Amino acid sequence: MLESPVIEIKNLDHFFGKGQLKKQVLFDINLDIMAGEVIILTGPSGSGKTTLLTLIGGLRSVSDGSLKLLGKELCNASGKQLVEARRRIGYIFQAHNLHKSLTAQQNVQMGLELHREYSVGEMRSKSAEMLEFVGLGNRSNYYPEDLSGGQKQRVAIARALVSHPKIVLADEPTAALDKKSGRDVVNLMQKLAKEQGCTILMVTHDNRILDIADRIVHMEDGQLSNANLQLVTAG
Ligand SMILES: Nc1ncnc2c1ncn2[C@@H]1O[C@H](COP(=O)(O)OP(=O)(O)OP(=O)(O)O)[C@@H](O)[C@H]1O
Repeated sequence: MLESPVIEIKNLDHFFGKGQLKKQVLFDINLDIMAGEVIILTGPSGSGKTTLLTLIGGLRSVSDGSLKLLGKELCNASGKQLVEARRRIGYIFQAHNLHKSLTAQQNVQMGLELHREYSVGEMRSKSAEMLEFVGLGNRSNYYPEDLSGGQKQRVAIARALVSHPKIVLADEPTAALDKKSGRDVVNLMQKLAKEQGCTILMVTHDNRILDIADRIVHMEDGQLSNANLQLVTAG
């Protein structure tokens, strides 16, 4: 039996603004992403990559076309349905958005607080375990300002993955990192994706990390180019 895609996009358009100022930024996007795939989304600045990522992430409303996330339609979804969708996704952003007043472990724990099924004790042990997994077990009580850029990004990864989401969306996760830290961070993301069977969709301008992708999708002027059909061998 064929698996159905975890992300299924058909004829998706997106517009910003209203009336005279209305401007189309995404044009007829069609894309299927399967479970466990690591996809890199590239393209020039302003081509629409972040807009597409935020639509997939339920951070922006979809109004034209179809976008199904784990089988659920997001086009014209209610606020409640979007919140529900967000619970199933881990987000990693360039600026890592860690809370300065919380320790590394407390930051990771934030990734579980939307999931009401866990007790405080369980949240603590799961976040400690995930920090250990990203190699920061000995930094759990450090505050972000006492961690390096790469360490902060690893805390952000631990936070995104602690709830074992089926989908992880990452926007320029290596932009603020030097070559070695950037490489460590993407290797870690790839390893966790394969071990946890989650799908990763990553926007990046960083050509040094393209090799971790199972597939590279290119966007230009709000359109996906045909090159996205080509499979790239990881390695
Ligand atoms: N909130 C907004 N309101 C109006 N226009 C927007 C908004 N956000 C983005 N845009 C426009 O939509 C287009 C696509 O922007 P987007 O941020 O998705 O591009 P990008 O490919 O992610 O760029 P970059 O690589 O520079 O981050 C651009 O023309 C941008 O100016």
